[in-house]
Amino acid sequence: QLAGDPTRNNSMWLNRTIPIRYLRSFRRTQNPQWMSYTVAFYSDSAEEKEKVATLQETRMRDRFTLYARGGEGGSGCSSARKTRTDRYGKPDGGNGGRGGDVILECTHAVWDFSGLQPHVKGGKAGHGTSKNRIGNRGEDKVLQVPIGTVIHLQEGEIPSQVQAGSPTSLDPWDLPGTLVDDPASEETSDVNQDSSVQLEAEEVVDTPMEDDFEDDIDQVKYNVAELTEQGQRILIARGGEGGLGSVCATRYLRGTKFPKTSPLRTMEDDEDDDDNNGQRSSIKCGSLGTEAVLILELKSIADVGLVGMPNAGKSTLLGALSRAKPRVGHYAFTTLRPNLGNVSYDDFSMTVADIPGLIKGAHQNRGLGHNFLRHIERTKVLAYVVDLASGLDGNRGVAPWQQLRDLVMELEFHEEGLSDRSSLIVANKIDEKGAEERLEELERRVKGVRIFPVCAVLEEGVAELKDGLKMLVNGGGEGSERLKLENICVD
Ligand SMILES: Nc1nc2c(ncn2[C@@H]2O[C@H](COP(=O)(O)OP(=O)(O)OP(=O)(O)O)[C@@H](O)[C@H]2O)c(=O)[nH]1
Repeated sequence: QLAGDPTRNNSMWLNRTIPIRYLRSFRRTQNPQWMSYTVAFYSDSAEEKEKVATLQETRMRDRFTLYARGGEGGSGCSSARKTRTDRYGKPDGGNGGRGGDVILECTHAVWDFSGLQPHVKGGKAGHGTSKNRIGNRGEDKVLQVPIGTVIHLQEGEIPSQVQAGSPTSLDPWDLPGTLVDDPASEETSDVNQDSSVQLEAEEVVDTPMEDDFEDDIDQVKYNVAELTEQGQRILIARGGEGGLGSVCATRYLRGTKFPKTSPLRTMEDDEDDDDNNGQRSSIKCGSLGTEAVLILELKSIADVGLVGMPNAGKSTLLGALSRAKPRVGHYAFTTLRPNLGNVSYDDFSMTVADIPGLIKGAHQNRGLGHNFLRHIERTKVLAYVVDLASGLDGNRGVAPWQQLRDLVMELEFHEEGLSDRSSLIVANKIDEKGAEERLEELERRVKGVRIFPVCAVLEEGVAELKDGLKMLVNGGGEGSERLKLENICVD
């Protein structure tokens, strides 16, 4: 990589110690490009470090591909308990344990998917042992995902909801070390096991056909499940069943045939016995866990979404409305991930999401692109934050009405109808020179929604804004307060 394209992978070398031998070889090349690059490695100015740290710290993983596989089931044990009077002995091999599951758990404790590993496998189960002891159950892998996680299925089974279980509610089959003294009393569980084996056999036949079918249509199943509440759990890959130990295998294979010594035994019974030997070894092995490839997507759940151009003051406003402390900066794109804040009233509270700045052309992947807009798909109310001082007296940017038009268009480009929800306008930076006149003009040019003049830094007008938001979140002004393109006059 050092000898490769110097414009690539440079950030990974910043703040790293580079072995001196590499530097010597650089110098030997006498190539001015490499030499200058060497200097860049050692530029450890505070500003440079800060910039890198900020970007790394705030990068959000809100889309993630996860390969999950249940743990393998343990093998059953073939053993026989011999006594002085019984030289052949009675079978006493226990079943293998069940493999561990892979489970997704929804929690407030994580923001995004950056803590996840792309490949996750449930724990392998223990093998059965003599004295009819069942192998240990494989360890479940519980992955924490943020609230608002949507699951798309690329391959495998649709996830199923799981209850937070206690060890006492486990199936006796799963309990390690269970010793069945009287095999006859286990008749019922034996029947269950038989049916599970049959299911496995069916799966083996069915799976390739299903896969072929999936390949043919090459489809991702969208929105197969959602995790929206704290503690909600979903099983995404099931651990494999344990193999049968000699106790159960013998009973499973024992048909209605006559014993070897019986005069009524036929040739077919002998052939069946040969088949049984092959079957015995296959049912002894634990089965593999199920596999699934999922695409996880985060859609934050908030009552209000703050949308606006970069530098409009969204993060400052979120800080003024709630106790959230988002990063605020005088440069565009300070916010690189949606921030959530909780706005409290005496009798009510609501969540507000600060969506990273949108720019005109975001749908063509300009700026931060459109990715973050999915975080407002579930918001009830939109608060358009505009900078009144933008474009005034040589300030950079465009007029507030033009900002609004661009914002609505970008929302619609992302998803048709996304802007069609209760809305209000926050006219921020009212303290700036010339902002009052701008506000009057804004009120003349934009109709249909209420405009709240605010100075977010001084928290002026924030109380009125809070009341306005509360009313919309509670369903007030439904149907009328929507920002529509035809109600914005830009000429
Ligand atoms: N004069 C004035 N400046 C403000 C006001 N609100 C925010 N600012 C300033 O505007 C700049 C941008 O504020 P942010 O809150 O980071 O803006 P943002 O919309 O979150 O910006 P992005 O992260 O780029 O999306 C900062 O320098 C703030 O101090 C205000 O009411 N009046």
